[in-house]
Amino acid sequence: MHRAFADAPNRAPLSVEDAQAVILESLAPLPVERIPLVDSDGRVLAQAVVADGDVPPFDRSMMDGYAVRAADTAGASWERPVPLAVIEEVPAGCSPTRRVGPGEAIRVMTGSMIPEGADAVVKFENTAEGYNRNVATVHVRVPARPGDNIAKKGEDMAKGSVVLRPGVPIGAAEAAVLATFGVAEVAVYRRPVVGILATGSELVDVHEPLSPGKIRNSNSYMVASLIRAAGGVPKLFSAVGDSVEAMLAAVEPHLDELDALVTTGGVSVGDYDLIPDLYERLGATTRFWKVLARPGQPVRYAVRDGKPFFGISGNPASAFVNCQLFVLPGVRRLGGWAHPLPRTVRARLVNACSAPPIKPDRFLRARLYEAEGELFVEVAKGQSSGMIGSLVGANALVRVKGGTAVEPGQVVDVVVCGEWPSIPPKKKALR
Ligand SMILES: Nc1nc2c(c(=O)[nH]1)N[C@H]1C(S)=C(S)[C@@H](COP(=O)(O)OP(=O)(O)OC[C@H]3O[C@@H](n4cnc5c(N)ncnc54)[C@H](O)[C@@H]3O)O[C@H]1N2
Ligand code: MOO
Ligand SMILES: [Mg+2]
Repeated sequence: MHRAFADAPNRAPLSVEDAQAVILESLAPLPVERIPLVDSDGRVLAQAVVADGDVPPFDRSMMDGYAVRAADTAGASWERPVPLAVIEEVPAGCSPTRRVGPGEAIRVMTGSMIPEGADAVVKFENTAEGYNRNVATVHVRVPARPGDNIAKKGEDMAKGSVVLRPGVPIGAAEAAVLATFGVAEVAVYRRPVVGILATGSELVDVHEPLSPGKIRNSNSYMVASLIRAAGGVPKLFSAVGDSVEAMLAAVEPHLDELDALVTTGGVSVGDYDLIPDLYERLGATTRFWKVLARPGQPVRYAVRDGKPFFGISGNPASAFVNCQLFVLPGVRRLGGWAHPLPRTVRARLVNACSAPPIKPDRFLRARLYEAEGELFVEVAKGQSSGMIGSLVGANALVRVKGGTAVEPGQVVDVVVCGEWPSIPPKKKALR
């Protein structure tokens, strides 16, 4: 039996969804570590945060002005301002010592505690004295309603409520919430260290000259970039030729340092496609080989002691698609992401893609953009699996269901691979 089939006899190719499910079910998030909040940007939160107090922690002023009893200001107008005695000034960060009684006001700043007795804040602009300091009497020119310009205690985040859940990448909002609740040390998942081994006797490294039959190893650098963007730590091995011994020598001594291994090339049925042998020698059990997706059909997935081995195609575009659909979800799962699968959107196809319907789903490199509030997607010209150039500018993959074709103007399923720009429509977009 051919080596590619030896450990995967009679296995039918999996659908993309089934293959993703196999990967996600076989993996668990890595252990948790604690790091300073300031270093946590982009890391994945491994703890829930329950508000241990109200935010804001006290009723506070939202304006610079006067804390008053709203009832006292009834009937106030620019012609007939209501005079109130100013009995205290409370800067932000200080506690009031007095209570606002009838006919009284306390000068407050934005962020100041609202003194007892007051139920509204009149901003300086609505007083006759404007911004003048040291006024003993303030003349209120606009009637206040109870609650005016006051942020109520707990109105933002109430004590006891769950304000953050684990599995989200920490960004600006999460950092603000963590800081608000005094989480100086944040529990995050350890970042997955992902070994990357390009295989192929035709490969030379980036600094090496080409000679007949050789090409430069581009996959390692492409995969490393994708891994990094998914929160992993890529560990690049030097590319090796199509020899199991050479592959073993490259990765076996480092397996303990790795949380995952990605190999590129050697997964099809060629005489020198030796990845099945490598995985077998490493003691990894194949979970699937081949998916109903092109490019990247012959992808192989194996697991050893809870560590995933992704045998992705050597063809650069196939490797890219294999990464988006399978490797990155696996890496995100290890990294603790609650939603590790790629984002999908629907967008209107603007151009024709000539490829005939085939049995597997096709994933066409494409450029997703927004114009006039709608998403559009333009399929790249070169769709051959071996192409690199058409990856440039591709921030999405148009998914064409097996056995079907798509027409320009149709709304299609799109796998998002990166940010998309907003482009003002220069030419009339297709509808
Ligand atoms: N008889 C068959 N042949 C092939 C089949 C098939 O079903 N029957 N499937 C084709 C498909 S589809 C794909 S995809 C490829 C998969 O190839 P491998 O994963 O075995 O990869 P290689 O054979 O090692 O290389 C393929 C291609 O990619 C180039 N390559 C490899 N590594 C790199 C790298 N690190 N950087 C840049 N380019 C790389 C390599 O030179 C080859 O041109 O198999 C088809 N064949
Ligand atoms: O699956 Mo291969 O990547 O179609 O060319
Ligand atoms: Mg091959």
